[in-house]
Amino acid sequence: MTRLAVENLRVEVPGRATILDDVSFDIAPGEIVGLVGESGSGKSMTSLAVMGILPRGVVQTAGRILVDGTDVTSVARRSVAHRFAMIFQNPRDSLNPLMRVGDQVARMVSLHQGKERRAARAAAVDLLEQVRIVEPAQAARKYPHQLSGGMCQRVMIAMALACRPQLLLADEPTTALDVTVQAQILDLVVALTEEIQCSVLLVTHDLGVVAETCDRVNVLNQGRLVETGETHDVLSNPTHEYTRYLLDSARELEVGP
Ligand SMILES: Nc1ncnc2c1ncn2[C@@H]1O[C@H](COP(=O)(O)OP(=O)(O)OP(=O)(O)O)[C@@H](O)[C@H]1O
Repeated sequence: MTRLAVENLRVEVPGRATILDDVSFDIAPGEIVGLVGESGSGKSMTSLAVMGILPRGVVQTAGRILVDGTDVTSVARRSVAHRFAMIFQNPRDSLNPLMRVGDQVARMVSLHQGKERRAARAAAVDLLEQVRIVEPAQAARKYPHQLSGGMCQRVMIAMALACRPQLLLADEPTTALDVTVQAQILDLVVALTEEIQCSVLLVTHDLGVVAETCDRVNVLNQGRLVETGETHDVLSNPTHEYTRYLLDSARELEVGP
């Protein structure tokens, strides 16, 4: 199982802006770790830096990203990238609208497991079943627009599982979904983490999601980590004023104006 350590990560738009400054955290094997902060705090850039897929013009200028002790910023990313998979906020946008979802999962299976077409299709149906899609063979024949948002996210998770990841980077995976569907997808992520023994970095602005899901949490404010600890400790006894501000904002949202 994989241990991830991010050490003193600095990400910049050179000469123009510092996006992440001195960010350090780790994820132990099998752990679900949250990364929270307001919009623009640098959550997505952190996960993109870990994946080695920062946008053009955005550069990691300092720090190390260690996967089982090896600094992946200094070796070919390809040698470790296969251990990571990502899921995003808008699952339907991430799927090819013109391709049946079963074929999309099968393509990932062929790519990552080297299976030939027929075996990859059978494996794709098994993966759809693993993400608790009822009647997976029927679902496999559907196009993304024929499925709900929650179903599309299950398909995305099946595609992630096809990579047999040891670390799943989940960037706001439930933000676009209804509250009840959100809870189902979070339960699924927690269950799969145990089943396939992977670790998860869960990027979210939602402290409720963190409370439900994460073992530990890191709080990011304007590109700097301001607080880190066990989820229960951070949420029940925040030490940094920004964490208190996030908690107060979340409570206000719950109660309403
Ligand atoms: N392609 C880019 N080039 C330059 N700066 C960028 C780029 N994308 C994002 N940024 C900047 O990087 C900072 C961090 O953005 P990031 O997307 O990581 O925030 P976030 O916490 O994930 O926010 P959100 O929840 O809104 O996605 C922001 O100031 C943003 O404007």
